[in-house]
Amino acid sequence: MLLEVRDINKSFDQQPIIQNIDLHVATGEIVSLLGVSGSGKTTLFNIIAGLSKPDQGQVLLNGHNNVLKPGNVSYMLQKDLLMPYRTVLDNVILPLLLRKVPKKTARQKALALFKEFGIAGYEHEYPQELSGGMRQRAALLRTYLFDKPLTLLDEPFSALDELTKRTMHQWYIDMMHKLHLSTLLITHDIDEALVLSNRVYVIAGRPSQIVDELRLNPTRDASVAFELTPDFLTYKRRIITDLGV
Ligand SMILES: Nc1ncnc2c1ncn2[C@@H]1O[C@H](COP(=O)(O)OP(=O)(O)OP(=O)(O)O)[C@@H](O)[C@H]1O
Repeated sequence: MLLEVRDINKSFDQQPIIQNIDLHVATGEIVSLLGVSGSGKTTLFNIIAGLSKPDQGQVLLNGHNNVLKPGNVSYMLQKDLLMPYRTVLDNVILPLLLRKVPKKTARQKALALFKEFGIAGYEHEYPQELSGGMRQRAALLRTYLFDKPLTLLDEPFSALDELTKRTMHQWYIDMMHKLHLSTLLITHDIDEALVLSNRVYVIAGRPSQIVDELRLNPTRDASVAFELTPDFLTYKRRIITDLGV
């Protein structure tokens, strides 16, 4: 198993935030963790990324303990955090520079991927000159260049308008297949979780626990927009009931 999260508990100021969290991600899967704002998703994200210590429980990456071991997953935070004073190219090569790859080699490696990520022609622009969708693509390219077996995404598309978001979803699914990515996605967007995922964990309650796990039909007809099918509505109704919203 690529990622196994076992019985994670975390409190802040003696206030339990997440409790008995168990989840897993297999190689090649895209799995969503879905919950309302404040349910502890980012808290769990930081623990999985090795940035924060749980009070209890284990995080295993390919069977190895990852508690307080940052640098073993590729991750992208809610905000794209592109630096305004660096060009897009110089933003995306940061993970390579952190690994001490020489700048010229890093630039060559990144340049070869701009087309694939749909941002060819924007290499020497500054982030503020890009649309929201383009910025996210650049941020995802930077995340990809961390080159780790698991990608963690914290609400990567939440700032985008509906139409751009739809395009980005389809694009991300295609990229997942092309680049053989494995992804854990954190989101509060039910439609997004359903459209993108192989499985969805629903997190709810106080403290938050996993209250449901949905396995979405892997053989669904790709020529029909999933969000327009009766199956989609059935899943959505189930999640709304789980969340009590
Ligand atoms: N360092 C901290 N110290 C104290 N409380 C914290 C800390 N980090 C998070 N919390 C609290 O833990 C709870 C969960 O926060 P978290 O950011 O993990 O939720 P979330 O589901 O990611 O929310 P959002 O979708 O709004 O980002 C919140 O009540 C938050 O105030």
